[in-house]
Amino acid sequence: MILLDGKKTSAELKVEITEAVKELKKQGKKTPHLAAILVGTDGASMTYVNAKVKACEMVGFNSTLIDLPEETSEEKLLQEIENLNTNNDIDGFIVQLPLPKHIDEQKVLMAVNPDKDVDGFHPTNVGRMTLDLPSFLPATPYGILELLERYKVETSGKQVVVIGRSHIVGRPMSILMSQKRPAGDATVTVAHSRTKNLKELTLQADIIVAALGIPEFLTGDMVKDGVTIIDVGITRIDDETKKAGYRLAGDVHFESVAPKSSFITPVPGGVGPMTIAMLMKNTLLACERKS
Ligand SMILES: Nc1nc2c(c(=O)[nH]1)N[C@@H](CN(C=O)c1ccc(C(=O)N[C@@H](CCC(=O)O)C(=O)O)cc1)CN2
Repeated sequence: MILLDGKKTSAELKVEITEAVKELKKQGKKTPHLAAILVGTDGASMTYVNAKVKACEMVGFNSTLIDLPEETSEEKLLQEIENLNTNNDIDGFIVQLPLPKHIDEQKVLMAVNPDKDVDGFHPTNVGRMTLDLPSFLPATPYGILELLERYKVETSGKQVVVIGRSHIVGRPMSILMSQKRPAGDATVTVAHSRTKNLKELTLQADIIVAALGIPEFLTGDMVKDGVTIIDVGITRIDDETKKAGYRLAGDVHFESVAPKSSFITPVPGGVGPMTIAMLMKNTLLACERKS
Protein backbone atom coordinates (compact mmCIF):
# COMPACT_ATOMS: atom_id res chain seq x y z
CA MET A 1 0.00 0.00 0.00
CA ILE A 2 1.36 3.41 -0.98
CA LEU A 3 0.17 6.51 0.82
CA LEU A 4 -0.71 9.36 -1.57
CA ASP A 5 0.96 11.98 0.59
CA GLY A 6 -0.78 15.31 0.00
CA LYS A 7 1.23 17.07 2.68
CA LYS A 8 4.53 16.20 1.01
CA THR A 9 3.28 16.78 -2.56
CA SER A 10 1.71 20.13 -1.67
CA ALA A 11 5.01 21.20 -0.08
CA GLU A 12 6.81 20.29 -3.34
CA LEU A 13 4.25 22.26 -5.33
CA LYS A 14 4.70 25.28 -3.08
CA VAL A 15 8.46 25.19 -3.69
CA GLU A 16 7.79 25.16 -7.45
CA ILE A 17 5.37 28.08 -7.12
CA THR A 18 7.87 30.02 -4.97
CA GLU A 19 10.45 29.60 -7.76
CA ALA A 20 7.93 30.85 -10.34
CA VAL A 21 7.20 33.93 -8.20
CA LYS A 22 10.94 34.67 -7.93
CA GLU A 23 11.15 34.41 -11.72
CA LEU A 24 8.25 36.87 -12.13
CA LYS A 25 10.04 39.30 -9.82
CA LYS A 26 13.29 38.93 -11.77
CA GLN A 27 11.41 39.88 -14.91
CA GLY A 28 10.02 42.97 -13.16
CA LYS A 29 6.51 41.53 -13.21
CA LYS A 30 3.78 41.82 -10.62
CA THR A 31 3.62 39.78 -7.41
CA PRO A 32 0.52 37.53 -7.45
CA HIS A 33 -2.20 38.75 -5.09
CA LEU A 34 -5.00 36.52 -3.77
CA ALA A 35 -7.99 37.81 -1.82
CA ALA A 36 -10.34 35.66 0.26
CA ILE A 37 -13.78 36.57 1.56
CA LEU A 38 -14.92 34.81 4.70
CA VAL A 39 -18.48 35.35 5.95
CA GLY A 40 -19.15 34.24 9.52
CA THR A 41 -17.16 32.35 12.12
CA ASP A 42 -17.49 28.68 11.17
CA GLY A 43 -14.45 27.01 12.74
CA ALA A 44 -13.50 24.82 9.78
CA SER A 45 -13.90 27.67 7.26
CA MET A 46 -11.69 29.91 9.42
CA THR A 47 -9.04 27.17 9.51
CA TYR A 48 -9.10 26.79 5.72
CA VAL A 49 -9.00 30.53 4.99
CA ASN A 50 -6.13 31.04 7.43
CA ALA A 51 -4.30 28.16 5.75
CA LYS A 52 -4.81 29.91 2.39
CA VAL A 53 -3.38 33.18 3.73
CA LYS A 54 -0.41 31.32 5.25
CA ALA A 55 0.22 29.49 1.97
CA CYS A 56 0.31 32.87 0.18
CA GLU A 57 3.02 34.02 2.60
CA MET A 58 4.99 30.83 2.02
CA VAL A 59 5.06 31.13 -1.77
CA GLY A 60 5.65 34.90 -1.79
CA PHE A 61 2.17 36.08 -2.85
CA ASN A 62 0.38 39.08 -1.43
CA SER A 63 -2.92 38.26 0.24
CA THR A 64 -5.98 40.13 1.49
CA LEU A 65 -8.51 38.65 3.87
CA ILE A 66 -11.97 40.20 3.94
CA ASP A 67 -13.55 38.97 7.14
CA LEU A 68 -17.30 39.70 7.29
CA PRO A 69 -19.78 39.01 10.11
CA GLU A 70 -22.36 36.19 9.86
CA GLU A 71 -25.22 38.68 9.44
CA THR A 72 -23.66 40.33 6.35
CA SER A 73 -26.35 40.98 3.75
CA GLU A 74 -26.19 39.49 0.27
CA GLU A 75 -26.07 43.02 -1.13
CA LYS A 76 -23.01 43.93 0.97
CA LEU A 77 -21.25 40.70 -0.08
CA LEU A 78 -21.99 41.41 -3.75
CA GLN A 79 -20.53 44.91 -3.28
CA GLU A 80 -17.33 43.43 -1.79
CA ILE A 81 -17.10 41.10 -4.79
CA GLU A 82 -17.53 44.00 -7.20
CA ASN A 83 -14.74 45.88 -5.39
CA LEU A 84 -12.41 42.91 -5.91
CA ASN A 85 -13.53 42.49 -9.54
CA THR A 86 -12.48 46.06 -10.29
CA ASN A 87 -9.34 46.19 -8.10
CA ASN A 88 -6.44 45.88 -10.55
CA ASP A 89 -3.99 44.72 -7.93
CA ILE A 90 -6.05 41.59 -7.12
CA ASP A 91 -5.28 38.75 -9.53
CA GLY A 92 -7.73 36.25 -8.10
CA PHE A 93 -10.13 35.82 -5.23
CA ILE A 94 -12.33 33.26 -3.54
CA VAL A 95 -15.49 33.36 -1.45
CA GLN A 96 -15.13 30.69 1.22
CA LEU A 97 -17.99 28.15 1.20
CA PRO A 98 -20.39 27.37 2.72
CA LEU A 99 -22.08 30.76 3.03
CA PRO A 100 -24.72 31.58 5.67
CA LYS A 101 -28.19 30.31 4.72
CA HIS A 102 -29.64 33.78 3.98
CA ILE A 103 -27.19 34.29 1.09
CA ASP A 104 -27.81 32.84 -2.38
CA GLU A 105 -24.58 30.96 -3.11
CA GLN A 106 -25.17 30.67 -6.85
CA LYS A 107 -25.85 34.40 -7.19
CA VAL A 108 -22.62 35.14 -5.31
CA LEU A 109 -20.47 32.77 -7.37
CA MET A 110 -21.90 34.20 -10.59
CA ALA A 111 -20.87 37.71 -9.51
CA VAL A 112 -17.16 36.80 -9.53
CA ASN A 113 -15.28 37.94 -12.64
CA PRO A 114 -14.42 34.61 -14.39
CA ASP A 115 -10.86 35.90 -15.06
CA LYS A 116 -10.34 36.21 -11.28
CA ASP A 117 -12.32 33.11 -10.34
CA VAL A 118 -9.38 31.06 -9.03
CA ASP A 119 -11.83 28.60 -7.41
CA GLY A 120 -13.17 27.75 -10.87
CA PHE A 121 -16.78 27.86 -9.64
CA HIS A 122 -18.21 30.45 -12.10
CA PRO A 123 -20.42 28.89 -14.82
CA THR A 124 -18.03 30.22 -17.48
CA ASN A 125 -15.14 28.30 -15.96
CA VAL A 126 -17.27 25.20 -15.34
CA GLY A 127 -18.33 25.31 -19.00
CA ARG A 128 -14.77 25.85 -20.22
CA MET A 129 -13.56 22.97 -18.05
CA THR A 130 -16.28 20.72 -19.45
CA LEU A 131 -15.29 21.63 -23.02
CA ASP A 132 -11.61 21.06 -22.17
CA LEU A 133 -10.78 24.72 -22.82
CA PRO A 134 -8.28 26.68 -20.69
CA SER A 135 -9.97 27.63 -17.42
CA PHE A 136 -9.39 27.55 -13.69
CA LEU A 137 -9.91 23.99 -12.48
CA PRO A 138 -11.60 23.71 -9.07
CA ALA A 139 -8.81 23.23 -6.53
CA THR A 140 -9.83 19.91 -4.94
CA PRO A 141 -10.34 17.94 -8.18
CA TYR A 142 -7.23 19.63 -9.63
CA GLY A 143 -5.26 18.53 -6.55
CA ILE A 144 -6.48 14.96 -6.92
CA LEU A 145 -5.42 14.88 -10.60
CA GLU A 146 -2.01 16.21 -9.56
CA LEU A 147 -1.60 13.52 -6.86
CA LEU A 148 -2.59 10.73 -9.26
CA GLU A 149 -0.19 12.06 -11.88
CA ARG A 150 2.77 12.59 -9.56
CA TYR A 151 2.37 9.10 -8.05
CA LYS A 152 1.96 7.66 -11.57
CA VAL A 153 -1.37 6.01 -10.77
CA GLU A 154 -2.67 4.55 -14.06
CA THR A 155 -6.12 5.94 -14.84
CA SER A 156 -6.44 5.27 -18.58
CA GLY A 157 -9.16 2.70 -19.22
CA LYS A 158 -9.77 2.20 -15.50
CA GLN A 159 -13.17 1.96 -13.83
CA VAL A 160 -13.64 4.96 -11.55
CA VAL A 161 -16.53 5.37 -9.11
CA VAL A 162 -17.01 8.89 -7.76
CA ILE A 163 -19.30 8.85 -4.72
CA GLY A 164 -20.92 12.28 -4.44
CA ARG A 165 -22.12 14.76 -7.04
CA SER A 166 -21.30 18.13 -5.41
CA HIS A 167 -20.50 21.09 -7.64
CA ILE A 168 -17.15 21.53 -5.88
CA VAL A 169 -15.79 17.98 -6.03
CA GLY A 170 -17.88 15.04 -7.30
CA ARG A 171 -19.29 16.54 -10.49
CA PRO A 172 -16.05 18.19 -11.75
CA MET A 173 -14.00 15.14 -10.71
CA SER A 174 -16.18 12.87 -12.84
CA ILE A 175 -15.86 15.20 -15.84
CA LEU A 176 -12.09 15.65 -15.53
CA MET A 177 -11.30 11.96 -15.10
CA SER A 178 -13.36 11.04 -18.16
CA GLN A 179 -11.48 13.56 -20.32
CA LYS A 180 -8.47 12.85 -22.50
CA ARG A 181 -5.82 14.27 -20.17
CA PRO A 182 -3.16 13.20 -17.66
CA ALA A 183 -4.94 11.30 -14.87
CA GLY A 184 -7.95 11.03 -17.20
CA ASP A 185 -9.17 8.66 -19.93
CA ALA A 186 -11.08 6.71 -17.30
CA THR A 187 -14.56 5.19 -17.44
CA VAL A 188 -16.41 7.08 -14.73
CA THR A 189 -19.57 6.27 -12.79
CA VAL A 190 -21.07 8.89 -10.49
CA ALA A 191 -22.85 7.43 -7.46
CA HIS A 192 -25.01 9.46 -5.05
CA SER A 193 -27.62 9.20 -2.33
CA ARG A 194 -30.17 7.65 -4.72
CA THR A 195 -27.79 5.02 -6.08
CA LYS A 196 -29.27 1.59 -5.33
CA ASN A 197 -26.44 -0.85 -5.92
CA LEU A 198 -23.48 1.10 -4.56
CA LYS A 199 -21.55 -1.86 -3.17
CA GLU A 200 -21.86 -3.69 -6.51
CA LEU A 201 -20.34 -0.62 -8.18
CA THR A 202 -17.53 -0.01 -5.68
CA LEU A 203 -16.51 -3.69 -5.74
CA GLN A 204 -15.88 -3.32 -9.49
CA ALA A 205 -13.96 -0.04 -9.19
CA ASP A 206 -10.22 0.34 -9.83
CA ILE A 207 -10.33 3.86 -8.37
CA ILE A 208 -12.84 5.24 -5.84
CA VAL A 209 -13.23 8.93 -5.07
CA ALA A 210 -15.21 9.19 -1.83
CA ALA A 211 -16.73 12.67 -1.61
CA LEU A 212 -20.10 12.23 0.04
CA GLY A 213 -19.42 13.77 3.46
CA ILE A 214 -20.35 10.76 5.61
CA PRO A 215 -17.52 9.83 7.97
CA GLU A 216 -15.98 6.37 7.49
CA PHE A 217 -18.73 5.38 5.03
CA LEU A 218 -16.57 3.30 2.68
CA THR A 219 -15.50 0.11 4.42
CA GLY A 220 -13.14 -2.73 3.50
CA ASP A 221 -15.94 -5.10 2.42
CA MET A 222 -16.97 -2.55 -0.28
CA VAL A 223 -13.68 -2.52 -2.23
CA LYS A 224 -11.64 -4.98 -4.24
CA ASP A 225 -7.97 -5.80 -3.71
CA GLY A 226 -5.57 -3.36 -5.40
CA VAL A 227 -8.03 -0.46 -5.47
CA THR A 228 -6.88 3.19 -5.42
CA ILE A 229 -8.72 5.28 -2.85
CA ILE A 230 -9.12 9.05 -2.84
CA ASP A 231 -10.74 10.25 0.37
CA VAL A 232 -12.15 13.77 0.05
CA GLY A 233 -14.18 13.81 3.28
CA ILE A 234 -13.05 15.83 6.28
CA THR A 235 -15.51 15.77 9.18
CA ARG A 236 -14.74 17.10 12.64
CA ILE A 237 -15.90 14.58 15.24
CA ASP A 238 -16.10 15.68 18.89
CA ASP A 239 -13.37 14.00 20.91
CA GLU A 240 -12.52 15.36 24.34
CA THR A 241 -9.30 13.32 24.48
CA LYS A 242 -7.88 15.50 21.67
CA LYS A 243 -6.29 18.89 22.30
CA ALA A 244 -8.48 20.54 19.65
CA GLY A 245 -11.61 18.91 21.12
CA TYR A 246 -12.24 16.96 17.90
CA ARG A 247 -10.69 14.44 15.56
CA LEU A 248 -10.80 14.49 11.76
CA ALA A 249 -12.50 11.64 9.94
CA GLY A 250 -12.53 10.98 6.21
CA ASP A 251 -15.32 9.31 4.22
CA VAL A 252 -13.21 6.15 4.19
CA HIS A 253 -12.76 3.68 7.04
CA PHE A 254 -8.98 3.73 6.69
CA GLU A 255 -8.20 0.72 8.91
CA SER A 256 -10.30 -1.71 6.86
CA VAL A 257 -9.75 -0.18 3.40
CA ALA A 258 -6.00 0.57 3.46
CA PRO A 259 -4.86 -3.10 3.65
CA LYS A 260 -6.74 -3.83 0.39
CA SER A 261 -5.49 -0.69 -1.44
CA SER A 262 -2.55 -0.14 -3.75
CA PHE A 263 -2.78 3.65 -3.23
CA ILE A 264 -4.74 5.60 -0.63
CA THR A 265 -4.93 9.21 0.58
CA PRO A 266 -4.85 9.76 4.34
CA VAL A 267 -7.07 12.17 6.28
CA PRO A 268 -5.63 14.53 7.33
CA GLY A 269 -2.67 15.08 5.02
CA GLY A 270 -4.16 13.87 1.73
CA VAL A 271 -6.54 15.83 -0.47
CA GLY A 272 -6.91 18.83 1.91
CA PRO A 273 -3.38 20.26 1.58
CA MET A 274 -3.52 19.68 -2.19
CA THR A 275 -6.61 21.92 -2.36
CA ILE A 276 -4.61 24.80 -0.92
CA ALA A 277 -1.60 24.19 -3.18
CA MET A 278 -3.74 24.13 -6.33
CA LEU A 279 -5.42 27.39 -5.31
CA MET A 280 -1.92 28.90 -5.22
CA LYS A 281 -1.27 27.44 -8.68
CA ASN A 282 -4.49 28.96 -10.04
CA THR A 283 -3.59 32.35 -8.53
CA LEU A 284 -0.18 32.24 -10.18
CA LEU A 285 -1.88 31.39 -13.46
CA ALA A 286 -4.35 34.28 -13.06
CA CYS A 287 -1.45 36.67 -12.50
CA GLU A 288 0.51 35.31 -15.46
CA ARG A 289 -2.54 35.50 -17.73
CA LYS A 290 -2.96 39.20 -16.87
CA SER A 291 0.60 40.21 -17.74
N1 LIG B 1 -14.29 28.74 -1.78
C1 LIG B 1 -14.08 27.47 -1.45
N2 LIG B 1 -14.72 26.94 -0.40
C2 LIG B 1 -14.49 25.63 -0.07
C3 LIG B 1 -13.54 24.86 -0.81
C4 LIG B 1 -12.90 25.45 -1.91
O1 LIG B 1 -12.10 24.82 -2.64
N3 LIG B 1 -13.18 26.77 -2.19
N4 LIG B 1 -13.23 23.57 -0.39
C5 LIG B 1 -13.65 23.12 0.92
C6 LIG B 1 -12.73 23.50 2.05
N5 LIG B 1 -11.30 23.71 1.75
C7 LIG B 1 -10.93 24.81 1.05
O2 LIG B 1 -11.46 25.85 1.13
C8 LIG B 1 -10.28 22.94 2.40
C9 LIG B 1 -10.57 21.82 3.13
C10 LIG B 1 -9.56 21.13 3.83
C11 LIG B 1 -8.26 21.58 3.78
C12 LIG B 1 -7.17 20.93 4.54
O3 LIG B 1 -6.01 21.25 4.36
N6 LIG B 1 -7.47 20.03 5.46
C13 LIG B 1 -6.49 19.43 6.33
C14 LIG B 1 -7.05 19.37 7.74
C15 LIG B 1 -7.26 20.76 8.29
C16 LIG B 1 -8.01 20.76 9.61
O4 LIG B 1 -9.26 20.82 9.59
O5 LIG B 1 -7.36 20.73 10.63
C17 LIG B 1 -6.12 18.04 5.83
O6 LIG B 1 -6.97 17.40 5.18
O7 LIG B 1 -5.02 17.61 6.10
C18 LIG B 1 -7.97 22.69 3.03
C19 LIG B 1 -8.97 23.36 2.35
C20 LIG B 1 -15.02 23.68 1.26
N7 LIG B 1 -15.10 25.08 0.99
